[in-house]
Amino acid sequence: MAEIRKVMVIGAGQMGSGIAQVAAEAGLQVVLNDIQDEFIQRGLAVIRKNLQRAVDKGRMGQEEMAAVLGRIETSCQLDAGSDADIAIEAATENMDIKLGIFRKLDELMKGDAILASNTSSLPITEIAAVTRRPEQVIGMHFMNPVPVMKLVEVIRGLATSDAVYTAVHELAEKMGKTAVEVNDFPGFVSNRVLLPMINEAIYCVYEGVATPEAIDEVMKLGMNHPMGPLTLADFIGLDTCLAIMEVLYEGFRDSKYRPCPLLRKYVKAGWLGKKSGRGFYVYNN
Ligand SMILES: NC(=O)c1ccc[n+]([C@@H]2O[C@H](COP(=O)([O-])OP(=O)(O)OC[C@H]3O[C@@H](n4cnc5c(N)ncnc54)[C@H](O)[C@@H]3O)[C@@H](O)[C@H]2O)c1
Repeated sequence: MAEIRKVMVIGAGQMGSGIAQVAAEAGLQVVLNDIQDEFIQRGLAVIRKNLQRAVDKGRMGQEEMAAVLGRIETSCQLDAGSDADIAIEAATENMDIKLGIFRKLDELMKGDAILASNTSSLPITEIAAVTRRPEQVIGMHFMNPVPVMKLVEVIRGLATSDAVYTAVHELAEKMGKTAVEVNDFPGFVSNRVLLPMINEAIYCVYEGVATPEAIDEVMKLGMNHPMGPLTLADFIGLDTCLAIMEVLYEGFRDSKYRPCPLLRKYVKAGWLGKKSGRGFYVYNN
């Protein structure tokens, strides 16, 4: 496969802006896309802030910061990146939105371009099936915050070719990450292991086994976790946690993945964690 030099990132939110930043820092040309310029500008502001922090700490020169920013082009039109070697989609976690984007990318992008999704839980094989190039579709699951977290889960869809897997593995390493190969099953590895633990911690609150503070303390001090599961759930967003548990429950039809009723109740109440100011803990955002 030809070397990847140009990347189109679709979605300039939390994840997309981070992906655009690390790609540009790795020397790649980037086209950052979103549906409105306002969202792109918000993503760019986060990138500028992160880079400025690196400059202030002496980890990056001012000139290098300008060069990194200079490699990021922006557009609300997907065809601005039609000559890119890979598209990394990081739009809202909604199957209809993603299928629409992949259909368009398949039309617009050059024939040998790779189409990757940063989805946390949606099936790569199903996304690949709406394109005429399923062997060039792959999952590239970055962790949040992208500039900090080392892991990229690289998810092979049923049809993903070895050459495409290798190219994406190498790209992740070039972006300073460690790539881990995973097959396409609900929740991949990260969320299949993490979310049932979080859900079980919520059951412990629900059944009155212990308070959220006590549960987090047990997991931090006893298991050496840097953050307790309920604090982590609040950071991820309880709506996102519920959505991923639903994907696991639907995907495996195994009762061990049933979402805790208390999780459903909190989401219905609008207690979504840190972003809404209240979850298992109260935040003054
Ligand atoms: N937040 C996390 O911790 C995390 C971690 C790993 C993976 N992910 C995945 O990354 C993806 C993005 O999540 P996020 O947290 O950055 O969400 P976000 O809400 O911060 O950003 C999503 C962006 O996508 C844009 N968007 C929506 N439809 C679009 C379209 N048709 N074309 C272009 N842009 C569009 C939105 O305007 C928004 O700016 C999701 O698939 C999510 O599951 C999230």
